[in-house]
Amino acid sequence: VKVILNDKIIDRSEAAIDIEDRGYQFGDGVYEVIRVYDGVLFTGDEHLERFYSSADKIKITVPFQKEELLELMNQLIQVNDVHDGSIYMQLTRGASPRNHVFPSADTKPVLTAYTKEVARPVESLENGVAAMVADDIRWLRCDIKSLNLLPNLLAKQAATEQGCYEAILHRNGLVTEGSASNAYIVVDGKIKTHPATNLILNGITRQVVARLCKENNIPFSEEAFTLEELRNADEIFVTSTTSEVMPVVKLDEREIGNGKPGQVTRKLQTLFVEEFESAKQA
Ligand SMILES: Cc1ncc(COP(=O)(O)O)c(CN[C@@H]2CONC2=O)c1O
Repeated sequence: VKVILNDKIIDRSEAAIDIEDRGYQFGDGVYEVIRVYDGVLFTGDEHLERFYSSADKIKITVPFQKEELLELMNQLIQVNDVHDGSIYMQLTRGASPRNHVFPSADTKPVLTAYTKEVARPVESLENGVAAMVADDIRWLRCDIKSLNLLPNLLAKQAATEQGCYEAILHRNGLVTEGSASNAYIVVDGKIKTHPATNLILNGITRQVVARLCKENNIPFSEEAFTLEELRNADEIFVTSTTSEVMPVVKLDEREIGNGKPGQVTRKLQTLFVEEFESAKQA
């Protein structure tokens, strides 16, 4: 299996990272997870756009043009013969003697990427999943897709220990997002989700869903909702690159709606599949 290390595609076994790489020591870096359907990157441009934006926000200059990165990723997908899967890509500020202060300007950021074959979570998409609520204890720049994922891991671990698929986070009584997903409620056919502020990651899947709602006249408002509204919603769903449009049918052990995926969520699932099917043809 091959991986990307900087501008090279090499064997996974040859990939070596310095023990003073700032990504390793400080989480000083940014990342993206991009879906591959039928060997084709889905929303690759949008993910790359956010990758550059995240790097820019923490003052790392990406030492590649977008076209170069797209080319490298497509080569990696090809050489690893990825069918339905994902590509993980990250960029750190590079290796330098440990110091909180940024390294010298000639320190090269370190890019790594690797692919994996990941089947679509069809059973969960069909039946829906359970979620729990948890405090959003993260910092105030959740809009940056950084490597600092400790609070996300702790929430996801707690959810898993409760037999849940996701932890839906809240801050000051308002639902922000999932530990690794965006979160939505449906009430009387209308969708609500937290606005794309510094308190959430503006998910690419969230942006696709917003566009699909607009194109199909499904009421979609970027409006924060309370825990109360979450608990009493007709439908709840979460979205992410790897979860797609994931129905949440149980919240903290209580059934949502009739305990089955709701019709708005179902409609969005259908539209989302049509979207990536047609993107494959493009
Ligand atoms: C905190 C958080 N919010 C929202 C999302 C959804 O964003 P996308 O729609 O762009 O995927 C993610 C994705 N997390 C990635 C997706 O899969 N695994 C991850 O770590 C995330 O980590």
